[in-house]
Amino acid sequence: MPSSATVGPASACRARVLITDDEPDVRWSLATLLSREGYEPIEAADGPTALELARRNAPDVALLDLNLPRRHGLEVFRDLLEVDPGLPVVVITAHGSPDAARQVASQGAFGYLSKPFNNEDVLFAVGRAAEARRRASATTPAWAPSSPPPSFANPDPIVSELEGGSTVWGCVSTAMRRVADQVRRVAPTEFVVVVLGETGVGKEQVAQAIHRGSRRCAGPFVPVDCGALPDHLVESELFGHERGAFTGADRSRSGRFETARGGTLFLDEIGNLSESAQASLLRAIQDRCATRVGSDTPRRLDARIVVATHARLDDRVAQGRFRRDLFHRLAEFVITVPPLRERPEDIAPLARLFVAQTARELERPNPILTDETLRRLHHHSWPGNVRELRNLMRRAVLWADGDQIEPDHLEFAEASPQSQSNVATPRSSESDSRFQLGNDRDPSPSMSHDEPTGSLKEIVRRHVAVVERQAVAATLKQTGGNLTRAARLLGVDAKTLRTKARAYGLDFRDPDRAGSSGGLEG
Ligand SMILES: Nc1ncnc2c1ncn2[C@@H]1O[C@H](COP(=O)(O)OP(=O)(O)OP(=O)(O)O)[C@@H](O)[C@H]1O
Repeated sequence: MPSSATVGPASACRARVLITDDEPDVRWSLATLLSREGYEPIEAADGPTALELARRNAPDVALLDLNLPRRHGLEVFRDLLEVDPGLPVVVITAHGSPDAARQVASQGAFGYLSKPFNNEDVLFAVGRAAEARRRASATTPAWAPSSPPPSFANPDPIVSELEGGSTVWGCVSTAMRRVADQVRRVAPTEFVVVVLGETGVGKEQVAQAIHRGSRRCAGPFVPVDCGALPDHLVESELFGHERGAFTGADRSRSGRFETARGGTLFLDEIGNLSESAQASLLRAIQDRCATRVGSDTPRRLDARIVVATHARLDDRVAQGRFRRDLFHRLAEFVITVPPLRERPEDIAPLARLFVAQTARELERPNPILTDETLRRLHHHSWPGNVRELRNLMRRAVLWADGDQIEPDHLEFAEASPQSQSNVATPRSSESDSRFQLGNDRDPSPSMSHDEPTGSLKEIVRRHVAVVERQAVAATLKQTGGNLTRAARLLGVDAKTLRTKARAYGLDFRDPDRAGSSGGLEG
């Protein structure tokens, strides 16, 4: 067997290895071994997490255990290849299961390891996979604008199953086709892109599509929530700091710009940056280099920049709240994602997409949406846009026991004027008090002080908020404040939980994103 020295990562660029195994000890020992050998391990305990990480981090190699909770390893294997058809996947099979090994080999796995395996086996398999990946990316021609980036037009196989492949992210509207065209046009360039749109319309999704369609697609996609960054931490978060640069800086740390080297830096909620942060960002973009806080040595920056905001940046410029020069520097190309209420033809296909995804995740048959349910969906005004629709459909699947989603399964987090007056269903107190995490941008409708108090509905909503706060607080306590793990335990996305935790004034740590302080800033 060759030694690890002959098969380890060949270049200075560390190969990223996604390790998916539900046993923490196995993950830990694989991650320790691989990082010692110069790889960058990323860990997932189950299939959905693995897919999320594969989308976000573009790993070079995947190590995948077949015995997984929530979703069988074989299905996760196919899903991973949907996300990245070129990803070499080394499957871990149980001792004495040659059938499983044959099956994955016939379906395109790069190789397999049978338990028990030793360190040499692992390093040999991962080394060969990383080398194959490196060679493939060196010979793959850059994506040409005339051919659509495959992962953009059809990011999830469900889209084509549901809609005959004729959708863009599950959408059929002309407006979203235009957005897709803009993405195709701009993705292969180095233009800075500004993505505008209301909260929850899919701005980050657009930014990810730009990344996947770019020549930098093998590099990292690094999102930074500028809205969550306390002013005094912005520079260190973006550009890094040296040890001792300020109180509490007990070690040097690279910034998000450095993390995004070779990939895309996605600056979300850019409209919220303070004046001094705007000045630093402008300098960094103009000079293409930046200096860590506490250092004198400028470092070259090599990240494509995509920014997003739900605010009217031009208004902020007019009001003197956003630098005009930065605005013009950023706005090389602007994409506006329209709100869901302006593209009602997308409601039904998106609803079906989310239902199918959730049913698959819960390993249930795919329920259909009744005509009355679709009518209700069309009467809603969607203040939380696609995120609100997604959350609504996820809850509906959870509560639908049969093969249909009925209007009674729809628990709108926020009533629109139409749905209040025309179609809102009076709900029983029993169903209203179910624990749920609602629209993540409207974390606690019951915390609004404008509402008349005393109605049964209001009493129930307040009750739900109290129960919800307790559940979020207890789960964060259980995870030692780790937001990502708490979100996983609660079965919601981290963004939803972040907003909830902030609204409820709960402290948390957010290892996935910048601005990892608690939510007390509001
Ligand atoms: N066309 C779409 N197809 C499938 N899912 C979508 C689509 N658009 C948005 N989503 C989903 O809706 C949610 C919100 O999307 P995203 O985070 O991209 O919105 P955003 O505009 O960046 O929100 P915010 O302004 O709050 O940051 C995500 O779960 C995303 O996957």
